[in-house]
Amino acid sequence: MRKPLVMGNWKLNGSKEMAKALVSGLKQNLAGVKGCDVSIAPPVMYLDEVNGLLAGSNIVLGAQNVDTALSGAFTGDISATMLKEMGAKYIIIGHSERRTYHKESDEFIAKKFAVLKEAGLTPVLCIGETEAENEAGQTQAVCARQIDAVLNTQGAAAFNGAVIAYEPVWAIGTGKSATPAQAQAVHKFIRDHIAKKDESVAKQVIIQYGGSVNDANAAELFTQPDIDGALVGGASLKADAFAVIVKAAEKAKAK
Ligand SMILES: O=C[C@H](O)COP(=O)(O)O
Repeated sequence: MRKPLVMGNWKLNGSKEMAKALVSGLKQNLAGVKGCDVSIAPPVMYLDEVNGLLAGSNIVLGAQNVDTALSGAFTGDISATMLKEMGAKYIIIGHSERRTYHKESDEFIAKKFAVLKEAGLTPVLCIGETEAENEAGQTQAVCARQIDAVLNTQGAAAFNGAVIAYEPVWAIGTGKSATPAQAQAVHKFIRDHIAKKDESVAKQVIIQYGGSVNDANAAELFTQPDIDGALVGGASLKADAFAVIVKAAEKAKAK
């Protein structure tokens, strides 16, 4: 039985004041939640601040990116050990916004995955096809290629305790979520793909859906057997909406 994980990715949004208000709202709304793991990933500038604000809550700190190096002459980068020291656990890598705007390759992202595992942190590996790839029928091939970058270099065991976030690029920030059936089909494909290497690893890996998840569509998405939670962008900036999503995951997966 997999425990769902709902994670908020604040992206490049926020301020000290906003973080304080949002975390306070989340703590109030999510105090009793036990059946769903919850994490929020603020911009790296606010990690320390938010870590302090989260004290005593059931919400775990996450981060949006990491570099492959642990130290050295890499201006502007942040290491896995630094994130760990700040209290972050779930680290998003391979987000389509980094693949697109920063030209991050599958191989580079796989290195980040390895660095996080080595540091004892949890990679949240984002994968997913663009609209053009979707229309060309390449969804499965793209997802397989993005997973294989890790599978073929680190083995299936690397996915023990790791998280995959399936985020069709065409659904991110567009208000056009994949339908529950569409998402389920890809999630099943991802799990089956890993199962070809190791069935027990595939069974335990958390596969989140991301892309325009909100308080109105979350519950139906979570009815699907291979959707183990969500990676939420826009709706994670509103305490009420995010709490509805978390509670929907808790309820759906308690069944
Ligand atoms: O990391 C989160 C995803 O990119 C989804 O963003 P969104 O919920 O704003 O569509």
